[in-house]
Amino acid sequence: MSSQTPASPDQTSARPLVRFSKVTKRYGEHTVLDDLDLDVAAGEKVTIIGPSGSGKSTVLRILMTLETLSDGLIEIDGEPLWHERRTDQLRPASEAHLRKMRGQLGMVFQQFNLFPHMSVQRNLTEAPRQVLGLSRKEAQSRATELLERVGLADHANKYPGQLSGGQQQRVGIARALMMRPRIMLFDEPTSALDPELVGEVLHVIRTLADEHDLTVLMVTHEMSFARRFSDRVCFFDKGRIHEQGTPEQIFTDPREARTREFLRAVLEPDG
Ligand SMILES: Nc1ncnc2c1ncn2[C@@H]1O[C@H](COP(=O)(O)OP(=O)(O)OP(=O)(O)O)[C@@H](O)[C@H]1O
Repeated sequence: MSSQTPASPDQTSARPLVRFSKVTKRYGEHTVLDDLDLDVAAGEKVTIIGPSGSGKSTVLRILMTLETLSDGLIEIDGEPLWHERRTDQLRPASEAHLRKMRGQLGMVFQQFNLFPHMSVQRNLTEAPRQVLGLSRKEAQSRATELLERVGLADHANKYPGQLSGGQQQRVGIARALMMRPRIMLFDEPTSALDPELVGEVLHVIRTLADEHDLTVLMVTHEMSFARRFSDRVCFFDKGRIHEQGTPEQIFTDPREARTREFLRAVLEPDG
């Protein structure tokens, strides 16, 4: 039987929502992701930690289709992301396929990436109107609801430059959720923020992830948040998962020397 055989109902329920199979990413001679296998179950919250340059952001960027992969396969709910199945063969995906698959994903960036010349409201409504074809009324009602959820109902008519970094990031989160993604990717969402603004953003992420039953992949340097928020922590090193486990296991009983070394350096930077 080929791998095209439809899955049985049992297999379907056990199927990961996101699957990386032997994914490699190279920039010239530099291998950034090295034969990476990673499964994320529906509803699971996974954080990726690890040293600078270990390939953490690249995982998110490839998933969001912002970077291509060099080798391997990524599937979202069993459907190839970067490929299309045609007559039992995998072919490189068309732009239409990528657009369709991308609709299942939302991403929040370190630098917010809001449109500075658009009001908060318009930052939220623009993509759903253009991409999903929502009417002005539908988009505005969705925006009002989400701005309420992130505590910014009174700021709809302001411009990003009039908001604090924490508020801008909360707009960034609301904007990503406007598209009703199943999977949310957070790339160091608090690292550009002043320390006193980090808490409000993490609180919003946590609340909305629960409320929307999101599947979350997050790259973060906030170890205490990773510990409280995640179902699983993956420690990356040299483009691979060097160790993974529950937050409890990774933070209190890491098995690998490299993980212990990394955690010691980030948790006790002066020690
Ligand atoms: N467009 C690019 N061209 C060449 N090399 C790149 C490119 N993007 C990333 N890299 C390299 O790939 C490696 C992994 O980058 P990535 O951003 O995934 O690391 P990271 O683990 O997220 O690091 P950090 O914690 O510093 O953000 C780095 O060495 C980086 O320099």
